[in-house]
This record gives sequence, structure tokens and C-alpha cells, in this order.
Amino acid sequence: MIEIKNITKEYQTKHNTIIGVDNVSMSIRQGEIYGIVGYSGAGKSTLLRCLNLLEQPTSGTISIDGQILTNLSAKQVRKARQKIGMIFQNFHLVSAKTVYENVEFALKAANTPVQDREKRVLDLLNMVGLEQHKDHYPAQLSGGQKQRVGVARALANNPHVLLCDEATSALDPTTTRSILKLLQKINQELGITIVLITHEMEVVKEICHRVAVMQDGKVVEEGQVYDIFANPQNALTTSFIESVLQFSLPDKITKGREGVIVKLQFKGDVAEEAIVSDMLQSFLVKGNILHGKIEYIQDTPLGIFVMELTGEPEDVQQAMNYLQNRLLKLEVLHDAA
Ligand SMILES: Nc1ncnc2c1ncn2[C@@H]1O[C@H](COP(=O)(O)OP(=O)(O)OP(=O)(O)O)[C@@H](O)[C@H]1O
Repeated sequence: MIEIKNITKEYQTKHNTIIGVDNVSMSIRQGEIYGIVGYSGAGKSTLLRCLNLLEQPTSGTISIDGQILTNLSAKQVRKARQKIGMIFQNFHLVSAKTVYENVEFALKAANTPVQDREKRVLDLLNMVGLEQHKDHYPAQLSGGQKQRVGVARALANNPHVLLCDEATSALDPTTTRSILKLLQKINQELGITIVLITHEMEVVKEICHRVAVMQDGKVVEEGQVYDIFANPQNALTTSFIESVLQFSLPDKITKGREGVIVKLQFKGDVAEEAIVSDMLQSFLVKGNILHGKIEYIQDTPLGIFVMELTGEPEDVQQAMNYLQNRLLKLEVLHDAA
């Protein structure tokens, strides 16, 4: 369990004080994949760097598995850091070392006995699918392969926590998916807690259990990924969600319509078709479906569709009340003309 309490990080420049992280608190549970999303400058990297004490917070405390990191001596910090692996956007591999040597380097740094190293490196390379490439140099690898070396190196000393700093931002969509699958496998099979920062909500949707949205150094929204996608509260979160769901209707579809246009959202286990057909049978309204899609978030479907409801205003209102009580969400996009 990672407990972040009232962390603030300020940077003093010649003329002023810049606040990188502003009084952030969060609890990250053992074994979860926790995403921190925000645009550039939101404070994500600063917060992540505070987690392994690459940055010393100005105030606040961080504890991992009950050990308060912010109180440790330099020697204790070095030891604690071995239990916190990290991977980076630009991989940070040593170009003059082979794949094997890059991973072995982490073991040497932790004083792992020589006789234990070879098996450990080969096991790690096997886990990330790179055993065939052990004698290659970073320049001979693709971006995805380089990140796999980064993952193997980060796991070398059996960390309890893996921090991922925009780990897929330099990769194409297919490679991104394969690295995210690898992180998911590590989380599931080894039980390692993963904290990842990203500016892409798609990454959060793919693998995170919970997410915090950051803006101007603060957390503006936090919750289970499904709940955040189904019902974002903050304007920034909504814009992140929209970038993934891409649910915009062309003007020409809504223009000139007489009825009320509603957007309906339903959770996977709701038999939405039955609800909509019951509604059409129970009220004197006509329904015309304009658009629909189902997204899978954490393997749970989130259905969204847009309908035009026509009829007498009071009948339409009653039909909408009926739907509102049975579906996840109903939003009026356009009132009747
Ligand atoms: N060493 C530093 N000195 C001064 N200001 C800094 C320093 N590091 C970060 N900042 C400032 O702190 C704020 C948060 O930066 P941070 O890099 O944590 O944001 P971010 O969300 O990770 O964005 P990015 O993805 O661009 O790195 C920004 O205003 C940034 O300019």
C-alpha cells in the first residue's frame, strides 16, 4: 500500500516559486494498477519522482508498506529504492551494453552474488520475451523491445512497486498495446503494484483499475476507471473521456429534427433493448436511434446511444423519466424544435 499524504513540491527559481505538486493525497492499494493522467505541466512526473525520492517533497509524507520514505537517511533511501522499479518514456538503456548486460547491471548495483545473476537475467528476459535478443545492443532493437528490456531491468530486484513514466508515449499503438499487456501480466502474475503516469486516457482505459486526474499540481478527480468513464464530474476529465469515446454526432444528423435528442448510457448488465422497447410500448412516443456504440472498460461494457424521441411533450417527458430511472445516465442533447 502506498500512502501519499499532503504532498507539496515547490521549486524556487530566481524570481518566484513554482508549485509542481500542490497538496496531493492518495492511497494506492497493494496489487492495483493506478493511473495518473493529466496534460503536460500537471505535476505527474514530479509526483512520480517524489514516490521514489528522486525528488524530495517540500512537505507531506509518503509511505510504502508502512515505511515512511520521507524520513529515511540517504543510505536507507538507496535500499528502499531497490523495491521500487521504474520504467521511462525514453527507456534509459546503456547503449554500450547488451540486453543481457543492461539487466545484469541492476543486479550488480544491488550486490547480487555473481552465481545468482545469470539465471535471474535469463528468467527476466524470458518473461519479457527477449531471450533471443540477449546479445543485441539497444540500437539493434525496436522501441517495444527496448521498453521490454527496461521492464526486465526494473523487475530485476523483485520490486513491490513499478513506476511507469509515460512508458508507452514513444511507441506506436500496436506496440503500446503489447507493452500494456506485459504490464498487466506482471501485475497479475507477480502481484506488483503499478503506478503509471500518462497523458493518454486510452492507456488508463486499457489497464488501470483506478485513476487520478491531475491539473495544476492538484488531483481534480479520482475513482474507479469504469465509474470515471461512465460519469465524469470534472470538465477536464470529461474532455479526456471524450477523446477516447469519440462520441460526437455530425451536425447534419441532429439538425432540423423535431423531437428531443437524448444520449442514453447503460452498463453492460442492463438489458437496454428491453428497456427501450418497454418504454416505446408504454408511452405515446416514437423512438429513432441515431447512433450507438459499446466500449469495454475493465472488461465491462459501457453502452452509449443517441435517440430522437417524438410525441407530445408530456409523453416524451414521462418516457425520459422512465428511462432515467432504469439506465445509468440520460442526457438531453437537443430539446424539441
Ligand atoms: N526542476 C524544476 N524546476 C522548476 N520547475 C519545475 C521543475 N520540474 C518541474 N517543474 C514545474 O512543475 C510543474 C509540473 O511539472 P511536471 O513535469 O511534473 O508535469 P507533468 O504533468 O509531468 O508534465 P510533462 O508530461 O510535460 O512532464 C510544471 O509547471 C513544471 O514547469
